Amino acid sequence: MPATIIDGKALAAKCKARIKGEVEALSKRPGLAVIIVGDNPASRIYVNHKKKDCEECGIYSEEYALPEQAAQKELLELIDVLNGREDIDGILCQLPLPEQFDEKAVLEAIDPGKDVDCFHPYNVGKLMIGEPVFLPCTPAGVMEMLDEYGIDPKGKHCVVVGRSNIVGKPQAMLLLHRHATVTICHSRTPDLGAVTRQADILVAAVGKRDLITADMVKEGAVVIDVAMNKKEDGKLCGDVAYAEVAEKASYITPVPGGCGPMTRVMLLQNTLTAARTHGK
Ligand SMILES: Nc1nc(=O)c2c([nH]1)NC[C@@H]1CN(c3ccc(C(=O)N[C@@H](CCC(=O)O)C(=O)O)cc3)C=[N+]21
Repeated sequence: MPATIIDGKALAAKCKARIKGEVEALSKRPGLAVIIVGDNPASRIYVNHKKKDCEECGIYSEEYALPEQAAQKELLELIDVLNGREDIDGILCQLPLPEQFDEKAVLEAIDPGKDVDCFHPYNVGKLMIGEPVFLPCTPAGVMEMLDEYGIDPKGKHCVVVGRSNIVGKPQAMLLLHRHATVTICHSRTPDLGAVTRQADILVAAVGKRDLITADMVKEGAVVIDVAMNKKEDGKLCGDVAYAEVAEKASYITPVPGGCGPMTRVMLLQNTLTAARTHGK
């Protein structure tokens, strides 16, 4: 039987309505600052979406667009100013940064209390020990989708393909905290299919189109596609060969309309959390 499609877009709309209500109940408006350096077109689209999301939920937002040639010092000075501003609760610096930047130093410059991406080592550490302050947006969005569709990771074998600090590693951690048995695979895993076929819940987060084919998926598995690749025609696709895998899976996320919208919702959620911790 073909899989049930997990509608991330619909769930995102529902979450945004809830967040809007919670924002309205605060004593002061939460504020988010988004920094973009250079003009990566994908980053640009994402930033535009964020601006609209914030407007929809009553969150104040500011955008800083630095030129491609900007210096590290300039960016660090901007972050320093934003760290000190009471009207700004969350700071997000769009990645990847142009080559001349030391990404690690930039992420560490953001006040951990305003780190709505959950990329600062302090917040990553808190997550690791099971005391999360902020939730990593993409992995947290995946957990929300699983919950919405009544999919409990407890006792399941979850296989995460990809080990990035942004998705793979924190995703594994969130699943582990929910009592899943977790395997992380990556480009050096020999016979990837042998591992992915064991998955009750398979999360693909690599960035390689058609990496996950039907023969790599167990009948009835839940398949979550986090990746965002561009096809020749400019359309988006994930890591999963969607049509064939949808015939075998029990649940599947589409790209677009799956993990992307939920990632953005979790950013709003983290901004709300930050505002609360700032006494708003
Ligand atoms: N510091 C930082 N934090 C990030 O979270 C971050 C980043 N840098 N750099 C870029 C990536 C990419 N990313 C996306 C999130 C949502 C969609 C999204 O909403 N996608 C829609 C489609 C959007 C469209 O139509 O173009 C969907 O999948 O349905 C896309 C991309 C966050 N990123």
